[in-house]
Amino acid sequence: MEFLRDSLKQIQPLYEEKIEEAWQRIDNLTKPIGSLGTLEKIAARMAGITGNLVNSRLKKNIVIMCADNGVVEEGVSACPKDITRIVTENFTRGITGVCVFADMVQADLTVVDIGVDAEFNNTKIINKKIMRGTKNIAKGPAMEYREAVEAIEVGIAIVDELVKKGYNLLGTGEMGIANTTTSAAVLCALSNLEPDVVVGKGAGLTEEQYRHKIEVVKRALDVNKPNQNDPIDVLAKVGGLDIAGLCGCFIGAAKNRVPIVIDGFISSAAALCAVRLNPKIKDYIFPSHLSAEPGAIYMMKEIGLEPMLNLNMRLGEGSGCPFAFFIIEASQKMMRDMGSFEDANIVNNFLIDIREEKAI
Ligand SMILES: O=C(O)c1ccc[n+]([C@@H]2O[C@H](COP(=O)([O-])O)[C@@H](O)[C@H]2O)c1
Ligand SMILES: Cc1cc2nc[nH]c2cc1C
Repeated sequence: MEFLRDSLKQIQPLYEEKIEEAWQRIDNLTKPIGSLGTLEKIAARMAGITGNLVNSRLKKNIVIMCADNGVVEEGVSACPKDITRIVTENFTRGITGVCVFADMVQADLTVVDIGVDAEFNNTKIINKKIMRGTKNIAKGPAMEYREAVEAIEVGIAIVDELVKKGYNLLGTGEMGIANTTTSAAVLCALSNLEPDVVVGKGAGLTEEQYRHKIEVVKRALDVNKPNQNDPIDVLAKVGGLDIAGLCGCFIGAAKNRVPIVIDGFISSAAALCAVRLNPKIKDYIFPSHLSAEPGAIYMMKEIGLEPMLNLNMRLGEGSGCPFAFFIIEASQKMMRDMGSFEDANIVNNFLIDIREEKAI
């Protein structure tokens, strides 16, 4: 608990003066004011996070937290539980969705077993197992409060290590059958939203199975009565080890002043928990895409951020992060390589007028 508490305390606000400096540069580039839209906002925030107007060598890593979720026994997933173990192993073979997209942008992967109900004999999987899967949230708490703290601390420590190795742009991914159920429960617990609004079909369900999943989330909330004002209590009662571990990654990234990307519904549940633990963390987070899971939009609203893309993806694994990495790198290329008005020797009235308009 000490490590978590200290980490939360160390988080600082963004460098406001660097954001202002970045906007001066952005508004002086050879383009109409605001014409590079979201890229400009990303560039300004990157300056506020890192203290550099240009970050040209971004070393990228996606942390994938893998864990089983006891609620799978309620029949809330179309996939058998074994898929967690199989896909976790496949991350190390380069053949899953996230592997192939990460390769496109030279991002590395960190595969963490934080609670898979299996033993791995694979040096590429980091063993941080807290237990072999959580308990069934429809019957009682997923885990003890101290286990949730431990899982969060695993995430912080993993990020601390990655930062020491020079990684300065992080992504978040997960693998855990039934974790769209726990994520929906976490969202309901931390908001005033009802399960029938935020529960989706996850990896795929029939209408009947979907209605049953809504009932399971309602029961989980009813049985556990998570404390809306205590995100750790929420994680322990209706969350999972995967979500808790990722929550730690967001805390670790903010503590180390490193930008961190959200993938889908599950990693946004983790981000929401982190932001509730310390609202300053929000400024260090970039959501990549809007997951097709219906609760994803509510998750974004609760966090208060807008995703960059909508690709109707709902794979998880961190598979959306490489696309955001590309866009973040584009924002840095803009800062580094675009000419300013002075460089471009553009002195015609039209562009000068546009610049003056902004000042009005
Ligand atoms: O991140 C998302 O938006 C997302 C949406 C639907 C499914 N998933 C992935 O599918 C698994 C969870 O689906 P389910 O139906 O078993 O809850 C889990 O391993 C996630 O990585 C992920
Ligand atoms: C193959 C497969 C890969 C996944 N990755 C995340 N969830 C998944 C579910 C399945 C079934």
